[in-house]
Amino acid sequence: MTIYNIALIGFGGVNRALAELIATKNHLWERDLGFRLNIVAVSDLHLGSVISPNGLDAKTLVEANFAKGGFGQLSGGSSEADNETIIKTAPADIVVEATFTNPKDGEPAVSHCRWALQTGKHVVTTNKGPVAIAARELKSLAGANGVRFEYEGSVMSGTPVIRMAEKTLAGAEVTGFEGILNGTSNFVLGRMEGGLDFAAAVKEAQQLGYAEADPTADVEGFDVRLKVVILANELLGANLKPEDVTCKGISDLSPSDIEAAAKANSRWKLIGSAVRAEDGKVTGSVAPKRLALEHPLAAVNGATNAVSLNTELLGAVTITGPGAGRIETAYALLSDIVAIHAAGKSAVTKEAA
Ligand SMILES: NC(=O)c1ccc[n+]([C@@H]2O[C@H](COP(=O)([O-])OP(=O)(O)OC[C@H]3O[C@@H](n4cnc5c(N)ncnc54)[C@H](O)[C@@H]3O)[C@@H](O)[C@H]2O)c1
Ligand SMILES: N[C@@H](CCO)C(=O)O
Repeated sequence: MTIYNIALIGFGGVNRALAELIATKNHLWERDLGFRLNIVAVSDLHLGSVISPNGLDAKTLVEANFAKGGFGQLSGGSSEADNETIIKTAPADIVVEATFTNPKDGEPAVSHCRWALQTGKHVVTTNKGPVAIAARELKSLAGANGVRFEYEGSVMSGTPVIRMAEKTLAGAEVTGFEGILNGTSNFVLGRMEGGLDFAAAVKEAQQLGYAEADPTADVEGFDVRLKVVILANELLGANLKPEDVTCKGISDLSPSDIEAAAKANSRWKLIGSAVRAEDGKVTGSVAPKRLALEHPLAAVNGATNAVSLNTELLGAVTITGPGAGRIETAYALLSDIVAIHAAGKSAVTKEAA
């Protein structure tokens, strides 16, 4: 049985949910997946940082109601978030990056990932910044250091779109995609259809843990733009940057726009899409679209996401599932660790053969 020591960078909704899963499910993972997880360090902007080589009790971490700088009270703790020291020196096999997504340059998360990979630690992340902005560099750094950079939760939370497209649809030749890729804006549009005003709907999405720290990223389309870049670069072989993707959000949609759509048997949805042209050029866009009720994406409600992948050999293949949520996104981190574990096992098998 394998024990993976993990360092959590950011201890907000998602990493706290991962700690919750560790507290309740480690024994099942040990039995069913062949490993258990041991938290050896945590660093959070608000709470400070702590290293404990023998491991921190996940249940205590989740249940203790730490105040600002509260990790300073723990043995091996400090009231400051010293991410660089934690990432470089904690005895971790895997660094779990779940700090705020910075849609402009991906920092400081890009540096967090770099420090981890450079010091021979795997990285799993739900943070869209480093993946959209620096995936090529980080994947090559991971390869050079014999570790992995995994980021399933950066698109569609725990719903396995990236791995599904790359592994299960290998050879089907994806030529484009369109989808609902932001849980918050989809939730907000649905609540507005029910008569709630925009600001109140955004507040609900924040309370439910769907929204970004700054929900402007959700409602202005910037979050979807990062996801379009990630999927286009990953599945269509593009090399897009966020500024290459045209972007318009939902904040200009008024209650009368929503009402007019309903009267015409249609609904507004924020659609992210990309397509590869015959000459190989990939273009991407984010924009609200009025979809007829019969459109497959029109029935996708709440924080659910869906993406239709257009493939040469199968036609459209649509994947739908949770697009946001704390536990749902923590599951994505687990799925990344399962992938790391499986790759480690196949490396060992190859060596033995
Ligand atoms: N919540 C979701 O549904 C969801 C889904 C997919 C992806 N994500 C992404 O996962 C990441 C985490 O999401 P969340 O919901 O946990 O966010 P959150 O705002 O609840 O938590 C982020 C935590 O990171 C900490 N933090 C911020 N900057 C830091 C820094 N420089 N150093 C150390 N700590 C720092 C904050 O103090 C906070 O506790 C974000 O990048 C988000 O975009 C979230
Ligand atoms: N804020 C994002 C989280 C998932 O990336 C959303 O609402 O979709």
